[in-house]
Amino acid sequence: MIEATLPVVGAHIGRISELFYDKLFAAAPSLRTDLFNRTNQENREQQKALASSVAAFATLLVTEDAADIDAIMARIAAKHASLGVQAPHYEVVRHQLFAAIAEVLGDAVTPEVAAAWREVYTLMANSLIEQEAALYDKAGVRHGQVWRVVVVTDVQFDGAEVATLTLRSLDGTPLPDFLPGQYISIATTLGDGTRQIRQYTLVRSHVPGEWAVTVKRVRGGIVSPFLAGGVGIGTELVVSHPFGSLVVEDGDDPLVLISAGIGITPTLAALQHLAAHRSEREVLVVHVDRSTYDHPRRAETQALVDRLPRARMQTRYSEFEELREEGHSPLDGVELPTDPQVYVCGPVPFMRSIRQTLLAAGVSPDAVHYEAFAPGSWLGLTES
Ligand SMILES: NC(=O)C1=CN([C@@H]2O[C@H](COP(=O)(O)OP(=O)(O)OC[C@H]3O[C@@H](n4cnc5c(N)ncnc54)[C@H](OP(=O)(O)O)[C@@H]3O)[C@@H](O)[C@H]2O)C=CC1
Repeated sequence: MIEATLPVVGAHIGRISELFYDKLFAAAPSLRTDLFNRTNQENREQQKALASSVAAFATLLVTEDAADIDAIMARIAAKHASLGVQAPHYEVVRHQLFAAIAEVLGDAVTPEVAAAWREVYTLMANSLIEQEAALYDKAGVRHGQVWRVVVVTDVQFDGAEVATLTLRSLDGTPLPDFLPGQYISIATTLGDGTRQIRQYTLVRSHVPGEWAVTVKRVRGGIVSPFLAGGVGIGTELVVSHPFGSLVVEDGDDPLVLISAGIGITPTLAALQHLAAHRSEREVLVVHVDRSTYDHPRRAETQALVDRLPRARMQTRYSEFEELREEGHSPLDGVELPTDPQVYVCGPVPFMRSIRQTLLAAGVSPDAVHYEAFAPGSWLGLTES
């Protein structure tokens, strides 16, 4: 039933998604302002993401490719946990999603079709609810109660676009530990009183028990210009507990950390972790940026690489060489270690092209890991 109706749902997914969000925000206006990213709503990314996640989940169910779906669901559950999503949210979404499907597809939605899609949604929602509950339990917080207030104790600027904020708990007690690759949500209240939430990779501060985030001003963005320019020492911020399923696993395999632009932050967190544990693992760092001037946290990254006995770093600057053109790759001339675990972070087209280059070089698809905060961008990564 799902297989038979996937094409018709797929063909109308754009309209279903738009109507769904209109209905959802009419029924629960606070969701628009408090939970969903306004920039992603305005550029329609959010609309595409949720409905296409349900369709992608259904596709994976009928094609029985469970490996991919587990990783995707773990990423979604972690992001939901960092937003404080709770079980009742899924009921609100279910109601409005099926109302939108019925309205767009009309008579095509027979009772049997509706029942089959309800089952898909239930499977997906139950799996996420269960994973999110486990994440809240592990974090030792009441379900959905992930927020705390922290104070900014230091601001370091890095070029014109990037700032590193150091964060401390209000009473000075140590903030929870985190794994390399995990992130926090930061909730900011805008001038009009609405709330916007974004995720930022956590890096270690030089003070134990404090956190740091390195934020790049996104042109036309709402939250990052404030964080990278409007925050000073003493500013209080509302932040979530750390979450994130894509962590650099400990082990002996050679590690390759590939980043572009502000995607350096998970690389930095991984190097900090390795240096703190005096790792003797073979590590290759490849970073791509426009120029040395644009390269964030350059000195710290190099210093960490220098502390690791078997680490090396290669940087590529697009100001000086063509890296994107057909037949070129940031990995040209880079000697990869044998059987590495590779972590890639940067703009989605960058991650997609790096992944293709790695697979062509014989790296196993299971060994290529990437995080993407933009809604639905996991799904696009495997397309081409
Ligand atoms: N954990 C996570 O998921 C994190 C994700 N990010 C993401 O990382 C991204 C970094 O953005 P930003 O700093 O603005 O990046 P930039 O647009 O500044 O790009 C950085 C560098 O990468 C090059 N580049 C970009 N795309 C490609 C490509 N397809 N092939 C080859 N080179 C490419 C650019 O070259 P050129 O000069 O040609 O543009 C530039 O030299 C953001 O999208 C952010 O969301 C960031 C932090 C954490």
